[in-house]
Amino acid sequence: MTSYDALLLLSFGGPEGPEEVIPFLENVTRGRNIPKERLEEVGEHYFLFGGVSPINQQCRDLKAAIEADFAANGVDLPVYWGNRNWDPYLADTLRQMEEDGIRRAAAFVTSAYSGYSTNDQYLEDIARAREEVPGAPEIDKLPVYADRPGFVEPFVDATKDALSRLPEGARLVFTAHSVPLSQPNQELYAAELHTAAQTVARRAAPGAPWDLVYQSRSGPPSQPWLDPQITDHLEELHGRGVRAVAVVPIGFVSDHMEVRYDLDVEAADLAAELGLAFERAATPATDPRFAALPRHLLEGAS
Ligand SMILES: CC1=C(CCC(=O)O)c2cc3nc(cc4[nH]c(cc5[nH]c(cc1n2)c(C)c5CCC(=O)O)c(CCC(=O)O)c4C)C(CCC(=O)O)=C3C
Ligand SMILES: [Fe+2]
Repeated sequence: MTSYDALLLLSFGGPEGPEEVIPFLENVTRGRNIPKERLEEVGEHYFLFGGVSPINQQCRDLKAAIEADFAANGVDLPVYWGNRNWDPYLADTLRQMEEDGIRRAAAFVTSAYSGYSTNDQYLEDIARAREEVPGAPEIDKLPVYADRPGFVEPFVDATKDALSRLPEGARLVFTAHSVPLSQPNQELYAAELHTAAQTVARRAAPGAPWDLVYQSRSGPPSQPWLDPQITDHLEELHGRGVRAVAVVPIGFVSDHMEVRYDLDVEAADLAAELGLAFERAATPATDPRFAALPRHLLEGAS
């Protein structure tokens, strides 16, 4: 079926204990001009959850779901997992793959979109890690997948489900991680987000009004980032008489910290203060349709 001899699950990484939080944040923000106050604030989000980001366990679960999908469909490829910012670091994973005799692998990244943070930076991570590891396998990143049924369909169901928990006439609010306007390819990222949100909205609630907003902005206030931020937007909707929102984290594939804190704590608390009914739609996580995506993308790869 393919000329690859392994699949590499490539993700962001996160701390799994209080002592790992600061070193993790230093890894993420090295050379990126993030104010110290913002870092301290984000550190508190992690400490609120015992210093444990949910993202690594979500990757273990996704890896197991992909392995189950491969096994059920006769795909005989081992699955490896490596991260950009935390253990298991990508270079260590490549070292293991080299030892296991892997020569060429396809990478499935836990981000669906084009854009610098979501695609290009992962390509840089792959190139850098390969330079560190003599004899490292060749790695081809699989295509971005925000328009594929395996990504879209779980969001359609999750959006319907969130709406079913709200009064009639709730507004759909799609949200994604903000990035600086100066970032390469941010227009492409925003355009793909718009298309994905529109597809999900049309299928989950035909004719219903919807918005695409951003969250988790971290640069200095002087630097323009993709806007509006979800918190400002909820206030604005409330001011316009909206009384219920279904928030759909279309920019993410699992309920990691940006979802668990920035949406489930920060945005949900604000909505409660405003008296705005708030439901957050689930992310694809280990939905079998999402776990089948690497196999479907491999079928289209050489
Ligand atoms: C587009 C995008 C995604 C979505 C695509 C994808 O999923 O890859 C994403 C995901 C994530 N971002 C994450 C965590 C962080 N991102 C930060 C900082 C930044 N993110 C940015 C963008 C994105 N980030 C940017 C432009 C910055 C500024 C610094 C820089 O230019 O790089 C910081 C620094 C502190 C702060 O937030 O200020 C942290 C801690 C976690 C892990 C969560 C967990 O632990 O569960 C995940 C999945
Ligand atoms: Fe981030």
